[in-house]
Amino acid sequence: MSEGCVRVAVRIRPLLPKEVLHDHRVCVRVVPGTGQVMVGEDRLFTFDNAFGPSVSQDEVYESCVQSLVERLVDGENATVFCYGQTGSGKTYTLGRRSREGGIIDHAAQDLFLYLAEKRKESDVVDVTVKVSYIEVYREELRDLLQLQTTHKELRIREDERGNTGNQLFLPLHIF
Ligand SMILES: Nc1ncnc2c1ncn2[C@@H]1O[C@H](COP(=O)(O)OP(=O)(O)OP(=O)(O)O)[C@@H](O)[C@H]1O
Repeated sequence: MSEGCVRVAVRIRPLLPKEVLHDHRVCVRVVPGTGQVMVGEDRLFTFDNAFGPSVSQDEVYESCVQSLVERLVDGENATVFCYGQTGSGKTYTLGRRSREGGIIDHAAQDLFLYLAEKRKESDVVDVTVKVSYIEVYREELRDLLQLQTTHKELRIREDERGNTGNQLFLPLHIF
């Protein structure tokens, strides 16, 4: 993938069994060896990376996210998000819907691995990892670790230093 600040990858999921049953047809294909996808017969779109239906969770993580987690432990910020229409595979790609595990599983594992390496090779002794898990749906926030919190209690604000944070949310300390 190119090293620009914003990189965009597209992932095409396989047809679901019910879609095969209803004789749905694939209308978008990856052009092999490129970051391009072809919609229909002649509409070409270019991305930093294009993944076809047979690409594994590992491959998506290694191509798009792993280097960000590596750089995170050196103090860089990173954001990864999935977008797409309902049913396109966002939850699958991010999370736990597959046996392999998605981006969150891989990133969490690697984060602790890299932190352990960092602690071995430098004089860093104490590290704190904080996790928040928030759903933004139709402009409303939901704290997925504290479901009893109502959206009215949650706000995302930018402070005077440009840091964006969730005002009332208490992160879970896990390390
Ligand atoms: N790469 C993939 N390989 C196999 N199955 C997939 C893949 N991506 C998605 N699926 C399957 O497609 C279905 C829809 O995926 P998913 O629920 O992740 O979509 P979504 O974009 O999160 O939808 P929504 O916005 O409605 O929550 C699920 O049954 C999921 O298991």
